[in-house]
Amino acid sequence: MEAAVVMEHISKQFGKKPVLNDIRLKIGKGRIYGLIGPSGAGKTTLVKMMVGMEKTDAGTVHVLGEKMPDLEVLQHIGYMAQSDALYMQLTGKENLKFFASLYKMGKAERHERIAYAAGLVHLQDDLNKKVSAYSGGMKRRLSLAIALIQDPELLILDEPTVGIDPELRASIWDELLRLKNEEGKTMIVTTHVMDEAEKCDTVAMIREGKILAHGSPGELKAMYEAADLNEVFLKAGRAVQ
Ligand SMILES: Nc1ncnc2c1ncn2[C@@H]1O[C@H](COP(=O)(O)OP(=O)(O)OP(=O)(O)O)[C@@H](O)[C@H]1O
Repeated sequence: MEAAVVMEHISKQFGKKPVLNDIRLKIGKGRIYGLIGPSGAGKTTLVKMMVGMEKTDAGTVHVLGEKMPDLEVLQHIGYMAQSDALYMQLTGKENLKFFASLYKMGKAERHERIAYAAGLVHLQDDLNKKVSAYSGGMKRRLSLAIALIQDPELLILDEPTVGIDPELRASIWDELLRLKNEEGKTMIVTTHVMDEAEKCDTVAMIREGKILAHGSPGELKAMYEAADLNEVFLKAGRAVQ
């Protein structure tokens, strides 16, 4: 398996609080890898390390074969953070144009990518409004469009569908699966929604900075004799208490 992300012996603490404890993981190219776990488990800290936004205390992170942090690799990563980092006084389109300008692409391609990304998240009719007038869900959708703008090889999405209605959530997942199946993209997704975790090839359950279990949704259900991932999540949590 060719790896998109390899993390070895990652540990981190904030002040005296240990947040990640000897994490090891390997994410294969062309796969969807889900990170699930209770609030505060360390998921966001872990994905921030993959994009070089958080330092490790110990351990190494390699993304697309390069040791992070690495500016060149960032050209190939689409990252959607949990809190939206948008220019509120600009329109949705101006935001997309700005982020597109950070990547190497010609004018025609930029045009095409903006239309694609805005269409994917159903924002085409609101592109000329200022972001300050967007609802919370619209801002999430714009953040997702920005993560996709440069057609990245690796997508890292931190709770991408929070605040997005079920119908649009389903169509976004259809597109993520298409990007994986037809274009071989790799995706790392943190989520609290077990239906979304079911769509991942591999799911890692994180609790208190450790990976308790990982495997395909089917493997995890068999391991915990559970009917669904919600039950896996609850049983795995009880086992460590
Ligand atoms: N910059 C920081 N300074 C101090 N503590 C931090 C910092 N960032 C995160 N933490 C702490 O690290 C722990 C893990 O946080 P993290 O955001 O990684 O969890 P999470 O699993 O993503 O949670 P959620 O599902 O709520 O997003 C939490 O206890 C959090 O308070």
